[in-house]
Amino acid sequence: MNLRAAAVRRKPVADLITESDHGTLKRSLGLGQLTMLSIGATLGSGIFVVLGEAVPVAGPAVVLSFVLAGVTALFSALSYAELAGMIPVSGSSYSYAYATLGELVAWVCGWCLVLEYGVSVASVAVGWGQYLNELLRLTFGFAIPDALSQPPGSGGIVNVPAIVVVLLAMFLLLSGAKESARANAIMVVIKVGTLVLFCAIAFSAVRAANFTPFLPLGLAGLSAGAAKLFFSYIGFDAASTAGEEAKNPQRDLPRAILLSLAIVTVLYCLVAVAAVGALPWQEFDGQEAALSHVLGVVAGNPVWAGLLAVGAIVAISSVVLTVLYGQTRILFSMSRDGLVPASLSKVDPKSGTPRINTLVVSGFVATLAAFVPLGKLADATSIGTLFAFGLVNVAVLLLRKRQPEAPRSFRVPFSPVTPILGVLCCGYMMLSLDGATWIVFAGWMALGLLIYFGYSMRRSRLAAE
Ligand SMILES: NC(=[NH2+])NCCC[C@H](N)C(=O)O
Repeated sequence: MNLRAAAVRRKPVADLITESDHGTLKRSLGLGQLTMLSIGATLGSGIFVVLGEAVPVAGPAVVLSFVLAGVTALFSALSYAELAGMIPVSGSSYSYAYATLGELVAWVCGWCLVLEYGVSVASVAVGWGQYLNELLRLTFGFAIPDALSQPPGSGGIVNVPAIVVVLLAMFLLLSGAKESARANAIMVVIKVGTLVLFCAIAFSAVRAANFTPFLPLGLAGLSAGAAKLFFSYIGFDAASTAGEEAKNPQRDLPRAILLSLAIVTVLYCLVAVAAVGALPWQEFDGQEAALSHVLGVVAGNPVWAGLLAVGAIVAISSVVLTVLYGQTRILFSMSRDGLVPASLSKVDPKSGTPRINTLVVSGFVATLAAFVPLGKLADATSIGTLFAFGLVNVAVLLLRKRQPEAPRSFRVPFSPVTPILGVLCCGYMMLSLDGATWIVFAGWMALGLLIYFGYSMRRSRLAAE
């Protein structure tokens, strides 16, 4: 087999669109639900948990770290919006890369998406367990013992809460995309409400003194904080995994992606100002559940902290649900292309969902969350995601060149400047992540290439043609 030819073969945009038009998934999602899907996948452990890790790195300037990370996300979001409107399939950036950069890069992109979705959802499920314990401690004065709430290596045997939340999401997904979207919408309303409540309480305790010195650790701290916080923006792209289930994908996908990012950015910045304004930044060190800690101190009444913990649990549940959803749909697309086994794109006629796929993905994620210590995982997720986002920006540039006339329901303004800035920002953020993260990433990529050359390349549907 000609390795080079395999690696660079591309799937024509027209084929992707035809496939989407004659897809087997049910079209049931409107703009509201798509926006909720993206907010659902974005707003979660980042703001509730990772904020606590970023404040010690950036100081009060964490507010600007949020802005910087948000701008990076925005460049890529614009590119996602253009491509999602143009190629409304379920494979997200994997499919965009297949149409522009060839099969090998598409595979690499898909493999990064497994980090962004499959692996990250496992770490998110672990965060869910931490908040559950916080809540139990606050309300009943006890917590699930480490043996049953931590993986081996972190002082436990199995992480039961993580398994529970993944299984709950699995059952919802099996019942249908519409049902899942409905449940998600309710959870999104609760989580946005929770953050608004947090702001209302914390703002009353804001002291100007807490903002000085604003940059205790310098600009390096600010950008390291942004790289950490980038994790909290990941997920605005989730709507692009619903291309084949959207009622009007060309119109609604770009809107959902941009709208969700706007809402999330505003909320994050408000929460960050409120949090570091209410409490001296040094006090965030070592706080696993930063926001409830803030409320606990500020309001002095454990009820608020308890409410926040409930909000966080709901918030993170919706991340688990929507990100798990995204992973199944990306694999669905890869399976239809032959790069992963065909059973993953079989659709159950009754529920209109990929059943086997959902079971396999949930099983994998639950096992990972239950038995693997996922400490370093947020950063590893970010690096893989940044890589995929970078590729999306490149794909926009290439398609503008190769198919300038093709219909686009949304166009990135100021192209090529904006997508180029997008690539640069993603690269810069990747470089801000530490060496250990790069090693994990390199190992992950090596494994991906092994699978591609050992399996996927030969099974590819394009190989048969
Ligand atoms: N593909 C994803 N949406 N991954 C999970 C992202 C995590 C989300 N941004 C959070 O802060 O919890």
